[in-house]
Amino acid sequence: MKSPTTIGTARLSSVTALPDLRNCELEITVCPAIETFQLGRRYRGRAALHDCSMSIPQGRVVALVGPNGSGKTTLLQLAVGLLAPSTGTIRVLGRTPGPDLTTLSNVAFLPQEKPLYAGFTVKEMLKLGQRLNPSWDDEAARRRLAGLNIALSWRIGKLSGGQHTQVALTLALAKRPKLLLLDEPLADLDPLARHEVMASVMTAVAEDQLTVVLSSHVMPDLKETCDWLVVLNNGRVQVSGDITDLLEDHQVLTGPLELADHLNSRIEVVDEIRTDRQVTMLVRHAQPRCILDPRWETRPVGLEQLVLGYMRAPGQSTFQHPVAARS
Ligand SMILES: Nc1ncnc2c1ncn2[C@@H]1O[C@H](COP(=O)(O)OP(=O)(O)OP(=O)(O)O)[C@@H](O)[C@H]1O
Repeated sequence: MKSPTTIGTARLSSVTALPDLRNCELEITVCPAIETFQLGRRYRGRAALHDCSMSIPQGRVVALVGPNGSGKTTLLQLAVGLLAPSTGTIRVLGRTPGPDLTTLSNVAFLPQEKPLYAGFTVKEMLKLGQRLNPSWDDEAARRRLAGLNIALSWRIGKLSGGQHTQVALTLALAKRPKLLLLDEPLADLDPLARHEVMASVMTAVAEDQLTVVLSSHVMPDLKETCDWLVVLNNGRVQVSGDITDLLEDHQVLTGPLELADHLNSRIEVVDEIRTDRQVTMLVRHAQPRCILDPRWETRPVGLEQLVLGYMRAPGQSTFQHPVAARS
């Protein structure tokens, strides 16, 4: 039997003039899952999104949050090509989204109104999915449903809210997408069903290394599963970044009201709540040398507190702008 060295030598000897790569630094660039540049969308002249520039890396589980009407659904619909931008650009997995086969097979979108027919059985929905999607993984879909104790013979219209969402999620995952967009998948679900849906999403992420963008108002469920945060407010991006970095970069300070104005001029304050005597501030990039007075109490910030702080202060933002526009 030939040793691996012999096989390696034989291969190399057939190639002439191989470049010496020993001292080269190789940089492998993976395109972002979603990249927007000055993206805007108007409905009958009214802006739902404007001047959105951000970049979300692949392989992340993204929490897309913001007040009602802040543009979350609009952003997801632009990402899947259901809407066209009014201004700017959006690229998804390196391509402009559209009704082409590559977008359709790489991206799965679960809208708020789940696309299931109430009169169909679960099996009939699977058959329809299989017909419409060339990369359909029927075996995985059946295995998933069996694991959830959802029978193929059950009628969609008779499913509970949680089962309904799970079937819709199964159909979305059976496409084997690289990017899964979920628009409020947890709405109207009880805590147990929410937990099960999130567990299913996490299993899919672990098994298939896909990117997930999940819009939701249910912060506690996002905290445990998401590692990237996007906050939209009034149609603008306020926050886009790695959750661990964001939490490390922000702090909550509490102290006597009379110290507030002095500190305000030395530190980046995102939001503050004042009472008669006390002030509580959400601050960014706070250096310990700026907070010398021992009457300040410093605490780490939680995800929900961070999001609420930014939502209360629409003029504040923290994210890296993509470097260049691309068409
Ligand atoms: N088809 C439409 N025609 C006109 N206006 C629209 C349409 N769709 C959305 N809008 C408006 O665009 C803005 C953003 O709506 P969008 O649904 O994207 O927000 P959202 O953040 O998803 O809200 P929610 O959290 O309530 O689901 C809102 O002011 C909404 O009224």
